[in-house]
Amino acid sequence: MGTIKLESINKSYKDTKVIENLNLTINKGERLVLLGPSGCGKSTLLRIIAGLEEINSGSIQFEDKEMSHLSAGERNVAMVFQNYALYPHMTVEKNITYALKRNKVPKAEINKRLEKALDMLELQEYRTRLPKDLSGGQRQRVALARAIVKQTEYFLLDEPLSNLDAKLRVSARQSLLHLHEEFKHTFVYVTHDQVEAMALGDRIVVLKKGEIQMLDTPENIYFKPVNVFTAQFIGSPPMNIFKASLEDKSLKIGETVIHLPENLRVRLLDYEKNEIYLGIRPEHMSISTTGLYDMTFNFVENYGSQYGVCLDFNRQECITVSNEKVKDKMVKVNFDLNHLHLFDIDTEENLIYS
Ligand SMILES: Nc1ncnc2c1ncn2[C@@H]1O[C@H](COP(=O)(O)OP(=O)(O)OP(=O)(O)O)[C@@H](O)[C@H]1O
Repeated sequence: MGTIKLESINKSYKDTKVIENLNLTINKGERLVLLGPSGCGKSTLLRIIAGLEEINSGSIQFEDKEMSHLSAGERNVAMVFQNYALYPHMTVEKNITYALKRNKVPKAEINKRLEKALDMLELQEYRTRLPKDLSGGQRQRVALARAIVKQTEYFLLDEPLSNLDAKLRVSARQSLLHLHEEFKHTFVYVTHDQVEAMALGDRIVVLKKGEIQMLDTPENIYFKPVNVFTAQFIGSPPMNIFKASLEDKSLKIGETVIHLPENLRVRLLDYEKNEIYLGIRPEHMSISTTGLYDMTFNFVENYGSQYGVCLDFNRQECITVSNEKVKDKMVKVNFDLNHLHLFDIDTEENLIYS
């Protein structure tokens, strides 16, 4: 048990297509994150897996068992929602054990699971409280406890941390990683927060308008994004994308020639268009007196440990990071040649990694 297979999934709400011909295999015991902007269909996909949403066509299998027409209850998944969906009139322990009682799990077993969950999520002292008397973080832990006691292979989480403040989010992320370490569930986790996705995912699915853009490890998504959308969705500040012209295989931004390394020049041999996108992450640009490219300083953002320096390169805006607060009106900038990306001007696909 543990693998989830989605084949040719289509889902529309009336005339609005939300998911189109989606194929995805989630491995047993992995933490898979569904990442994408608001409205791209992440929650719909999770609810389809959970059995809370009907599909128009396609197949959903848990291991080799067809699930498409089974109800949520019959699929035996544990789900944690963004708003926690706790029963307001039930105490913490009743919230945690309600589904087990309904499923006629023996009393001794229910108590065993309850005590373990209360211990793990540090909820013992709140066990007799109602949800209204708990903080957001405590409610979120109750929702997790309620999911854990189901002891299912499948753990589906829909933005469970988004109502928490930044500090609590970090500790809640660690709790989730510990839980996964202990139970080795198949985790499917929805978020629009790329930091959360990078921290929690063994693999990340980047979604745009119901279509998978990239499915890979966090490292590959960061360093080898297959297209402009993925490149700019992951990373903060996002990757800089410059529109460049190509004349005699020489790449120019405005009037400035960009010196490409040989391995990238080779990629351009078959590229027949006159324009291209050049991508570089802010941390792969550096301000230096020996920099090759002249840029105009616009403004600086304070990130705490570093500054984000916003620049203008031949009338195209870009951003780099620096340990020092830049004050000069003109700066010289270097590009790290090992971290340049070239994207097709029309398809926006990465010409190096796609
Ligand atoms: N019950 C519904 N009826 C009609 N349209 C819906 C329904 N539920 C969702 N949608 C639409 O489907 C699309 C995908 O919604 P979904 O909630 O899956 O997106 P999401 O990526 O999870 O967004 P968010 O991050 O904002 O929660 C949206 O355009 C939304 O308006």
